[in-house]
Amino acid sequence: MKAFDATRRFFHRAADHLDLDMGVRESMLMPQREVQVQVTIERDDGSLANFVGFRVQHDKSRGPMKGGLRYHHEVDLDETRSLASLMTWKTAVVNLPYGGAKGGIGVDPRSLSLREKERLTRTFVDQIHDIIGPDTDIPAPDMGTDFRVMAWFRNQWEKYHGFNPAVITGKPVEEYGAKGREEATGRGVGSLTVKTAKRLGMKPEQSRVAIQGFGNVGSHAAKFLAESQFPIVAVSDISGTYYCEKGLDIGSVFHHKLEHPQGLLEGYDRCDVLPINALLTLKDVDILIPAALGGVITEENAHQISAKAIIEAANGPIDPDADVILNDRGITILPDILANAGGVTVSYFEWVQNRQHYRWSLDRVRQELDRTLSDAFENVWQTAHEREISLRDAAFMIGISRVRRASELAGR
Ligand SMILES: NC(=O)C1=CN([C@@H]2O[C@H](COP(=O)(O)OP(=O)(O)OC[C@H]3O[C@@H](n4cnc5c(N)ncnc54)[C@H](OP(=O)(O)O)[C@@H]3O)[C@@H](O)[C@H]2O)C=CC1
Ligand SMILES: O=C(O)CCC(=O)C(=O)O
Repeated sequence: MKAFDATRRFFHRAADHLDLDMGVRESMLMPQREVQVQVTIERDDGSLANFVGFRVQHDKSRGPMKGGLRYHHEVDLDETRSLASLMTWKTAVVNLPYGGAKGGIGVDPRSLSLREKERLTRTFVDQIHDIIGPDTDIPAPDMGTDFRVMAWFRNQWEKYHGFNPAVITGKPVEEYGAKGREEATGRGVGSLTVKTAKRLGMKPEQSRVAIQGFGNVGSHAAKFLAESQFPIVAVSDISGTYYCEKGLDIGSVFHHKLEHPQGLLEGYDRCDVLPINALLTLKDVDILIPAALGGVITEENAHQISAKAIIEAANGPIDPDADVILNDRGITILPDILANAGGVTVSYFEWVQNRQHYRWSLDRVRQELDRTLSDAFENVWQTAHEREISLRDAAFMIGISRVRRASELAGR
């Protein structure tokens, strides 16, 4: 199923509960603006390479549009549209004063040298800088991008518009970035996993966790959960699944990844190595955390999942048909628009600090992150239980209602 069709189906399910008029639904789903640009760079050997870049600005009813930049070979307009709309409901669920956007380039970042990646980023900014700004649309990191890409982006944008670090978040801490942004998405996933497990009566030491993807989000979620006494029995990246029945030593997995030139887990030998897709259907797992790509849990594998809870660290990892199967099987799903909202929450804190020319301590960032996510979690959990609906439907209902209310108050 196409990514935006999946997001549309989740939207309509919640809109049915809200009894929303079809015309209103279509206007809420339709993006404000979609931009597609050619990104041509000179490679280090002097040849030219051509890529396609996108920025989809979905909704600005609640404030400037906000969302990450993805560098991945599967990036296309449909996926970017889906991710932009998820950002609208996500910022609304956690009640940040933002709308939603997303962007990216269809490129395998591992095929580029550091300098080529910099040229790619700067050329992309040359093409889209006039629709980006601290009061209009504020990018951030996502798959395949990091603080370096954010620093190049800001530097190139400022050549056109002058000093304004609030134009992008997820910057290096020394360059107006917020302490705690790098860990924020994974930390948020970890703390919401702890809350979900508690509600389900699961004890940390007896709740075995598997995490798909060991990038920014997966690795920080693993660290938080290991420190909270959850055994992490499996992690994976594109090189395979790394499994240890007694629980992996996450410190040594981290160390291996840092030491490896491409940041891969390949070669980590203190556990069993299984095929890449084995992770999702491992039999002795209580909590499954997809933290890589979208659309990985489908009708085909949903019946084989043995976890009692799935925490959606990735955006859109479960397609709507699989979602129905998993709900029928009584598996609790913490939806992406809540589960991975820690990243955009700390991005908001970074933007606020930039605008005030003030710096928060790491303790303050963590405390405010925890408070923001706890409030959103309580709201979603309570709504789901009062209305006897899934956590996903509850989260979408809250997000959609807030966006709709903002439009109504503005007289739109
Ligand atoms: N970064 C952020 O702040 C936020 C990210 N997210 C979402 O979290 C997810 C992960 O993003 P992020 O951690 O930033 O991305 P990264 O690029 O840092 O890491 C992605 C990880 O996924 C792995 N991966 C890719 N394909 C597969 C696969 N088929 N099976 C197993 N692992 C795979 C990668 O492996 P390898 O390294 O080997 O390529 C890597 O370990 C995305 O869905 C993103 O949209 C959501 C909110 C905020
Ligand atoms: O930090 C941000 O602004 C957005 C992060 C993001 O892209 C996401 O939450 O999916």
